[in-house]
Amino acid sequence: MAEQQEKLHIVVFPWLAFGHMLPFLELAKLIAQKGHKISFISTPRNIHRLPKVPENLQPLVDLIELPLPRVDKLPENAEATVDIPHHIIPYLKLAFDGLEQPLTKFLERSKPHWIIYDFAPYWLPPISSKLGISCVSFCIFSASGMYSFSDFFTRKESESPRSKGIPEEHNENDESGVSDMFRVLRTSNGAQVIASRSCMEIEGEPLKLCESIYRKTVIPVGLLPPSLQFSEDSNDENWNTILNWLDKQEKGSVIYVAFGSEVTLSDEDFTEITMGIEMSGFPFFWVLKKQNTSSVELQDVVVNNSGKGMVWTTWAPQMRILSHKSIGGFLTHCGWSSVIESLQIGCPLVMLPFQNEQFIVARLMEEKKVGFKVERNEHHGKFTRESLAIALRSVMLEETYRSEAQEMSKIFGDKELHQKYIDHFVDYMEIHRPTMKD
Ligand SMILES: C[C@@H]1O[C@H](OP(=O)(O)OP(=O)(O)OC[C@H]2O[C@@H](n3ccc(=O)[nH]c3=O)[C@H](O)[C@@H]2O)[C@H](O)[C@H](O)[C@H]1O
Repeated sequence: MAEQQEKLHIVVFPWLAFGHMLPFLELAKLIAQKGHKISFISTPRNIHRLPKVPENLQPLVDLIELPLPRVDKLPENAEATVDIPHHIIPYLKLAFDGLEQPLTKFLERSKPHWIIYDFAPYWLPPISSKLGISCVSFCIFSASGMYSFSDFFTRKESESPRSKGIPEEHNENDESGVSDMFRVLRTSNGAQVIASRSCMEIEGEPLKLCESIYRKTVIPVGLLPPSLQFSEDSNDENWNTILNWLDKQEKGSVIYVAFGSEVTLSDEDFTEITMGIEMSGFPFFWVLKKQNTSSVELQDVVVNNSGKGMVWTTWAPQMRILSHKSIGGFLTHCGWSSVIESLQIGCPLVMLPFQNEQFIVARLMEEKKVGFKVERNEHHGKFTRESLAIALRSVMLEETYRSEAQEMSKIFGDKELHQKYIDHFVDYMEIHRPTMKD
């Protein structure tokens, strides 16, 4: 039945953060590979910074640029969380909400069957319903991370969120005028189906629990492991610089240090990490952006480690670096994309979560023995250079973590397994396509 019907047109609309746009783009490409049309929507600067769509998929994937409305306190060219400090993010959400009108006009014109959206556009479900467009709320977190929002769904509207212990950052109205909790509730409740970046082989139980919390179908779309085929662009100066340094290091000797696109380290954390890496004695490649630290101090970091390190202060090709034979371990904040990318190739984790559901991911990975969590003081939550050095040395010197991570890569990196999840998700959208209104 499904193959006789016309191909779908699906709009894909992620939140303005690379930890979101990258998995949304990965999902969009996998759907396009099955012949369906994609309209991927973001702002001009984000569209130009995202990885290129492979040539064979370009006829099916339209990249639609909607200019971001101007908002006071949001710097001129800021269009993603990576461009701003954490406290400015609410103003980015306010600007994002200003896309309501232009997006509505696009939907009225293009009349897609489905729209796959993120946690942020609380205003989109009623617009889609009026236009006869079906909605998927796609959560880029792990299913265990999604489960951490369960309090949002079980609390009665009247109860104060604080009484349910929901973290401040989620339940307070911020400068965007609404809280993350409100956004999550509206986008989840307004969708026909929830999609989760997960799979039964890793999170069978949490996926089932999410269905009872969200009170609707939750479809795992697989882990979306990114491609390991890299464009051999010999003119890529950045990559050549990085590769020259990595090639000089011994196999499995380097700690790759990166905390995603949103974490800004406090001066205290920056110092403890610097000293902890030095105490570990291992060479390191540290992706350090959004840091207030002056370049002089950064040079100290490198010099103090007797040149055993490289500090990279712009966007780094993370997947390519993780794939290099010299990388022996990944000091990570446990962002879900970073964890998936590391375990796809079997690189063990030194886990230092900072916010949101990263702590849940760290606990999940500790249970699977693919890494070591940096100990934090149970009273004030701080970590020290000593606790970091212990974690680094455990992962880099004890074979168990690497062998467990390589065992896990048989699931995380199993393209056929994750393709089956995509096939099932696309079948669902084909079978449950809306009966188009005139
Ligand atoms: C809502 C929030 O999204 C966040 O995304 P964040 O960017 O921090 O981390 P990742 O999920 O690893 O995503 C980061 C992504 O950017 C890529 N990258 C980043 C920096 C760089 O220099 N080069 C790269 O290629 C990296 O490879 C990964 O794909 C977290 O999930 C957090 O847990 C969640 O609450």
